[in-house]
Formats: sequence, C-alpha cells, structure tokens
Amino acid sequence: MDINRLHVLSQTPSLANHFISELRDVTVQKDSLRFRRNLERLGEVMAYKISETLPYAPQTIQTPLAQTQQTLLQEFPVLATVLRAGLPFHQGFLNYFDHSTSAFVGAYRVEGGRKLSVHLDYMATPHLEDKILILVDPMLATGKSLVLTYKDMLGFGTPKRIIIAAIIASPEGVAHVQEQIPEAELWLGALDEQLDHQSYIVPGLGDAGDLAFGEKNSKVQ
Ligand SMILES: O=P(O)(O)OC[C@H]1O[C@H](OP(=O)(O)OP(=O)(O)O)[C@H](O)[C@@H]1O
Ligand SMILES: O=c1cc[nH]c(=O)[nH]1
Ligand SMILES: [Mg+2]
Repeated sequence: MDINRLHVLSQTPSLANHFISELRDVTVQKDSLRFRRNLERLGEVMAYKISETLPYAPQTIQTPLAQTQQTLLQEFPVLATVLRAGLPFHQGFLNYFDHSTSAFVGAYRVEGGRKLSVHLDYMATPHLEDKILILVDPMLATGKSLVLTYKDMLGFGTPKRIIIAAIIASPEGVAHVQEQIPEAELWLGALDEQLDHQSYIVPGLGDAGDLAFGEKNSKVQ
C-alpha cells in the first residue's frame, strides 16, 4: 500500500494523544461515561482531519446582508460502523458529518485465540454505489471484522472511495486490511506493537465494547 494511504494521528503531537491515553489508562477507563466520550471526541477529531481530504466546491450563501461565496463539501460520506464499540466513535463522526447517512453492522469475534473467526449477523446500509464510504471501528486487531464487513457491504454497491478509521490498530490488522482491501485509506489514532495470544492489541486498551457498555454475558442456551 502507498504510504500516503496510512495516516497515524499520534505521530503528530496533539490533544488526540490525551484522549487516546485516557482510553488506555486502567484507572481513567473505569469511568465508562468518559470512555465513551473519549471515543466520541476522537471521532470528531478524525472526522475533521479526514474532511480536509474530501472534495469541496464553491457555493453561494445568502446572509441577511449580502451574498457570499463559501467552499463547501461536495458530498457527505456514508458513515458505517460495527457494533458495539463502534457506536460512540460513530457518533463523533456524525456530529461533524451531520448530513451523512449511516450504516450499521453487527459483527462479533468468536473465541479462537490467534485463529479467531468473526460472525456477521446484521447489516442496515444505504446504497453505496459511487459513494465515499468511511468505515469506523475503534479497534483494528486481526482486521477480520472490518474486512468481512466491507466485503459484505459491497453487495450494496461499490464505493468510489473507502476510508477506514480506527483508534488503535495492530500491525497484523493493518497488514490484513492492506492485503484484502488495497484501495482503502487508513486513518489510525495509534499503531500499537502486536496482538497477544487471544488476539487483543498490546498495549491496546482492553475490550472496547465492554468498557463502553459493560461486560457481555454468554448466551443462555
Ligand atoms: O480486528 P478484529 O480482530 O476483528 O477485532 C476488532 C473488533 O473487536 C471489537 O469488537 P468485539 O468483537 O469485541 O465486539 P463488541 O464491540 O461488541 O465488544 C471491535 O469493536 C472490532 O469490531
Ligand atoms: O484489543 C482488542 C481487540 C479487539 N477488540 C477490542 O475491544 N480490543
Ligand atoms: Mg469487544
């Protein structure tokens, strides 16, 4: 993949690093309201950074006093996210891309250590043909959730541009996405060291879905 397709926010010192540090910090992350709000704040920061790369065109605006030319987004991207942990991050994107439509996907990782599999069981999406698609999920671990999600979404049309936004990624996950979706542009908060034997990102932050919404119980049979 072209290096210009990989952007890592933490490589440029900014407030984003504070939000990421709070997500990681084992004491601060116990405050689930703050955890969700930090996911959302990073969604807002990333939406703004990505907005600088989208196409704009001049438009005439009528103020109460006169007409003025403004340079405005030509089109709003479709925002897609993976449940559950994606929800607060997605909200941050939607706060800024307020005219966007949204897609939601239900996907979950099934225990299997380094060979885990991902099950996808719900999808609601607008048409994607010729759209700019931003796929947002805070964690890019093995990359299987995002790759499976994107491949399934192609059944609803082929986007003209695909941007993947994640807050914390592993090198293995990035490599999997680059191999399976070479056309994707990747925006990351931080690129971490590795995956552990259960395919959690190290140093990472733990389980983003559980920290945001509480621990999952196994299904009652
Ligand atoms: O790159 P991968 O190895 O596929 O892992 C990443 C996935 O893990 C998390 O979801 P999880 O399956 O924990 O579900 P949850 O959000 O409901 O907790 C996260 O939100 C991603 O969707
Ligand atoms: O480290 C990880 C990997 C997948 N999902 C998470 O929430 N955390
Ligand atoms: Mg989880």
